[in-house]
Amino acid sequence: MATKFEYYHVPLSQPSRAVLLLLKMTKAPHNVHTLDMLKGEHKKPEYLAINPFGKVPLIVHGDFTLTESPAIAKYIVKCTNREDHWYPADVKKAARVDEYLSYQHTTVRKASIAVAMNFFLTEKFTGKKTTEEQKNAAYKLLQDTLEEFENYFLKNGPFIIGDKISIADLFALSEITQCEMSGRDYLEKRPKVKAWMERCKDELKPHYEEVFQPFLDFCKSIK
Ligand SMILES: N[C@@H](CCC(=O)N[C@@H](CS)C(=O)NCC(=O)O)C(=O)O
Repeated sequence: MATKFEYYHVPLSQPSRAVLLLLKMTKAPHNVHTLDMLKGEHKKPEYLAINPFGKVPLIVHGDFTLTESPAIAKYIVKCTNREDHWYPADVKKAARVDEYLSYQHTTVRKASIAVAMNFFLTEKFTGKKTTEEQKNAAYKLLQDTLEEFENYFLKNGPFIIGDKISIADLFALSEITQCEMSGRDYLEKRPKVKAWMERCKDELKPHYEEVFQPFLDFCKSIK
């Protein structure tokens, strides 16, 4: 029997949701270990013993432990060897995936973190209220980033690498959805991004709901 992936994640975490979706979509045999970040479970000694960074996601596969979500996602695809489109063997298509994954850390992810922190997490973790100016600055960063993302990454076709969904879409979808924490209609001026997100959700049925609903319910509860 194939060795199962032991997957450590937090439903509120963008890269955690992306990798969990991939595990489900590729039917990779796995066990899920859910940590409560708001209770600091990711900083407890038992977790630090397997991941000294104290971050999620993390995968343990037999005696092999791997951090960093893009590396984890590519490893899962290579191990499961199912449906080439997730991380294509074609060199140029794979480079397109890598291009987005490299791009997102200082752009889409930066903006989604700014929104999540300024609209909710800073106050939750530190008790300090954020100002309207801080919220508006994070929101503007998001809007500018979505415009750039749309102009460059959604120009090749229905999905980031063209005709087929890939891990690049999973990561982008998860980062952008984090902005539900704003409680604002953040896609109002970005119909192209909205349409692409709907296409992704269709492709990811029924696992999109399974993975994203707990997060979406949480966002509703903090409005
Ligand atoms: N570059 C890492 C980032 C992981 C990361 O920052 N995860 C966040 C949740 S989205 C986390 O665990 N934060 C807890 C902390 O930094 O203490 C990856 O892509 O896996």
